[in-house]
Formats: sequence, structure tokens, C-alpha cells
Amino acid sequence: MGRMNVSMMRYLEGDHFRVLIAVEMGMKNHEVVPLALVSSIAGIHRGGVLRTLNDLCKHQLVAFERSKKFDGYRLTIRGYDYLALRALCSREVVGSVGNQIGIGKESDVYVGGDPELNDLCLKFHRLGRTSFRKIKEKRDYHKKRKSASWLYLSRLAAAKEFAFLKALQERGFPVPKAVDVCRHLVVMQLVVGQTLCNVNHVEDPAALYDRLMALIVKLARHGVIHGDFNEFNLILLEDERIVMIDFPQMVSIDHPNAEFYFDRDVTCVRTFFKRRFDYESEDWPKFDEIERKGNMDVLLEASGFTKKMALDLNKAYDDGNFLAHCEQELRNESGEKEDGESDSDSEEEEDLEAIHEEEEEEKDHEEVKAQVQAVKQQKIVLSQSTRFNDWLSDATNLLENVDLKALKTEEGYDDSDLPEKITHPHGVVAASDSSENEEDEDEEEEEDHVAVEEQVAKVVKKKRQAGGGGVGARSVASSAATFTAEEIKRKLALDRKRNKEKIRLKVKGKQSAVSRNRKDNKNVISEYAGWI
Ligand SMILES: Nc1ncnc2c1ncn2[C@@H]1O[C@H](COP(=O)(O)OP(=O)(O)OP(=O)(O)O)[C@@H](O)[C@H]1O
Repeated sequence: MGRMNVSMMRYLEGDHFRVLIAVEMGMKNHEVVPLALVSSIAGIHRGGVLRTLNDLCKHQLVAFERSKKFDGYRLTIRGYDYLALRALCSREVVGSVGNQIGIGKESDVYVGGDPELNDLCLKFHRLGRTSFRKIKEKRDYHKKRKSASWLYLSRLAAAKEFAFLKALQERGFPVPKAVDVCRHLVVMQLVVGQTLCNVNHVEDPAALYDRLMALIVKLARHGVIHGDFNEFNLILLEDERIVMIDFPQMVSIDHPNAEFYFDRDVTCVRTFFKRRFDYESEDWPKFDEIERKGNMDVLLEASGFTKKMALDLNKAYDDGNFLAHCEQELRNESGEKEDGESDSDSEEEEDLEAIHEEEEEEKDHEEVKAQVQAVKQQKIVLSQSTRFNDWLSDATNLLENVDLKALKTEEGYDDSDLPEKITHPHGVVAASDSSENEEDEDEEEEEDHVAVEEQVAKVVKKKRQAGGGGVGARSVASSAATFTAEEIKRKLALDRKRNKEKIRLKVKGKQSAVSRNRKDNKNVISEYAGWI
């Protein structure tokens, strides 16, 4: 058992605790809290929060985790301890923390001191520690309080212990004096003595036995049964007085199993005395003989520790399952799912859905890319073909208007300049498949066009100079383009429309997710008021 390392507390600033609290709040309904949520709860810009979170990670007050759906931060046990200690420090209840003096199944107990250096006992509840594996198995469950289960249950256990300590103390029971409670930390008087399990010899075992039985009966008369009355939860003082220190399973005398718990407490004491001090008594209290004189059980229910809290906590203790209350909540919510399997089914379904959504998104993205590429390509083809078609029809018109026969008969006519065969323009366009040669081919094409244009112009000029010749009315040859300009335009417009619709749909989805997150954050902040 070592010492709690609280040296870092000195170096932490206000912002560190602000961010720690933000993570704690976020964990109320998140397994891991994303950076954006921490930033919005803390009210600090992301850069500042990230820097602070890095510091906190370094000192193991928060841990960064990658989960299936998103990455984020979770509060560590150490971080939670620091939060509780800091709050109690500012209330001037705790001034120092010393060595660990006890370690239970669900708690760590340290000796501490108030600002005037009077001894105190600091009990940190750690529910869920024994069932940590179960919590780990369900890591990626992002429903309700499931993620913050250990925070919630530890806080409940502390609240219950504090309420019971106070009530018992007021009724004159031998218990440590309750000082304060914050989160999962109960501050109480330090009892200087020995746990009964470590005591091997007592002066008068019979007297001690009688005192213990009287204590069980007194509790029952006040309406409660300890439920775990054994040598581990009793401290023997130097003057052989007894102090009760732990009552996690205390139940009302009206509980359906009250008699069973009462008898178990009595048997525990009898067995221990026989084994340790070789003392056996003929006399022991019976449940039927108990006469109720007080109603501490009713008063406790009316205190801060509500029935719902007690139910959650008792269910966790009884089942050894510290997530039982969460499952109950979920079942109540769904109303249809009856067993744990269906829960895990829905979990799997959700995961599958998410994966599908991601795949769909990726597909959409690729589709849009391909469409954009196709549109670009079509634009290039369109500009080339329209330009060339225009030129071709001009040239064809001019050529058709030329009366070659008349021209040949004219004096000074020389047809050696004319190309033997004019290559069809689409031969050139069709050949330009590869994008690498595109520019070179464009240039070549341009040069060819210029050469043909020049030759045609020469011929026309000569004809004009000759000053005559009939104009033949011939049919115009149609261009051999695969798509007409209108068709391509229509296709482009259709594609543009489809893309627009897709983008519009996505934006709508994002917007609703953002407002949903904002609403969630608002709720968390407003609910947090009753946490501390
Ligand atoms: N007020 C106190 N003064 C001195 N020591 C204490 C005090 N409270 C607890 N301890 C020490 O801490 C040990 C653990 O405390 P406690 O039994 O309350 O924890 P627990 O987690 O409830 O244990 P378990 O559930 O295993 O019985 C005790 O055995 C005792 O030695």
C-alpha cells in the first residue's frame, strides 16, 4: 500500500480542472468524449483544450482512446480522485493526503489531514473495479450512462455511506464521524484501532460477544440490518470498544429477505468467536424477538439517497454486475428488447449500419469524382468538335461554291498546291485518346487546319481574280460527330442537376447532426447541476 501521488495538484491550473470537469460531464453519456465536446463544455477554444488535454494525459488524469466510431478522452480513476480532492480542498475540508491504510474490494482508504493537520480518513469508492473486465467488454457502448457507470456507481456508494454514517452517528451508534462527501470520496474520522480480523486475543470474549450482539439488535430496533456484520468491518479500539466502519448492504427490517440478512450477521459473529477465541454462547438474538422502535430506514430513504439510487446500487452489489442498472434503463427505453442478447444484436446492427454508411459515402465520393472527370472530358471534346465543325462547314461551303471545271479552263490555274486528299477531321479527334499526346496533337491539328485554310483561301482568291464562274447548288455534307452539341449540353445539365441534389442531401444530414450534438451538450450541462 503506497502513497497517493498528489504532487501534481500543485502545478495544475484552473483551466486543467475546467477541462477535467468537462471530460467528466461528457462521460455522463459518452464512452470517450470527443475533443469538440470537451471544448464546447469547457468553453475554451479547441487549441487551448488540446494543449491542456495533452498535459492531463501526460499526468494520467485523462486517457486518449480510439474507439470504433470516434476518438476521444476518458477520465481516469486518478483524474476523478483529483477532482474530488480539489473540491474538498477548496471547501477547506481536506488539506493533505497521506499513506494508504486500507484496501477493500470496492474502495481505497487513505489517511489524510484537514488544513489544521488533524487526522482524517479518506475513503475513495471504486465500484466496478472488481468487474472492470465487464466494463471493458462493453467499451464501445455509447448509450446513456453506460459509459460513466463506474463514476455513477462510485458516487452512489459514497453518497449512501455518508448518509448512513450521519444517521447512525445521530442515533448514538459507534461509527466514525462523517465529515464531508464529494463525488466518490467520503471524508470521515480516522479510527485508531485494529480491524477485528487482526485481533488474536481479547481480555473478555464474552463481553465483546455481548456487545456485538447488542449492536445487531440495536440496529434492528432502529429499522435496519447491517447485512455485512463481520470481523472485517469492525475496528477494536484500545479500550475494547467496537466501531463499525462499513455498511454497503444495509437494508430495512421490512426487506423481504430481512430475516436471512439478520441471521447471517448473527452467525458471522458466532462463527468468528468460536474460531478465533474458542468462545461459544448458548444465547443469540432471534429475528422474531426484535421489537421495532425507530424508523431509520424510512428516514434514510427520505434523505439525499433516493430509492432509485438504492435500487441501482443494490442491483450492482447483488448481481456483482456493475452495469445492471444501465441494462435495466436500456430495456425500459426500448420496451421491446428483453434480454442482453438483443442488446448486443442492436449494437452489432448499429455498427453494421455505420460501416454501410461509411461505404456509401465513399462510393458517393468516388462517383462524384468520376462524374466531374467525365464532364471535363466532354467539355474538351465539345470545344474541339464545335470549333472544327464550324471551320469544316465554312470550308465545305466555300469549296462547293468553287466551280472547278470553270477554274481549270481559266488561264494560269495551277492545282499542284491543293492537297491530294483532305483528311477527315474526326480521324484526328478520334486519334487523340491519350492525354499525354493531347497537346502535341492539338498543335498538329491546328497547323493542318491553317495549311488547308490557306490553300482554300488561295483557290478562292484565284477564282475571284478570274472574276467569274457559276455557283453550283450542291447538298452540304453532314459532320460525322457521334454526339450532337445539343445532346452533350443536355447530358451536362442533367449531370449538374444530379450532383446538386446529392450535395444538397449531404448538407442536410450534416446540419441535423450538428444541431443534435448541440442539443445533447446543452442537456448535459443543465443536468450536471446536481452532480457534485
Ligand atoms: N474510518 C476509518 N479509520 C481507520 N481505518 C479505516 C476507516 N475506514 C476504513 N478503514 C480501513 O480501511 C479498510 C477498508 O475499509 P472498508 O472495509 O470500509 O472498505 P471496503 O471496500 O468497503 O472493504 P470490503 O468491501 O472489502 O469490506 C478497513 O479494513 C480498515 O482497515
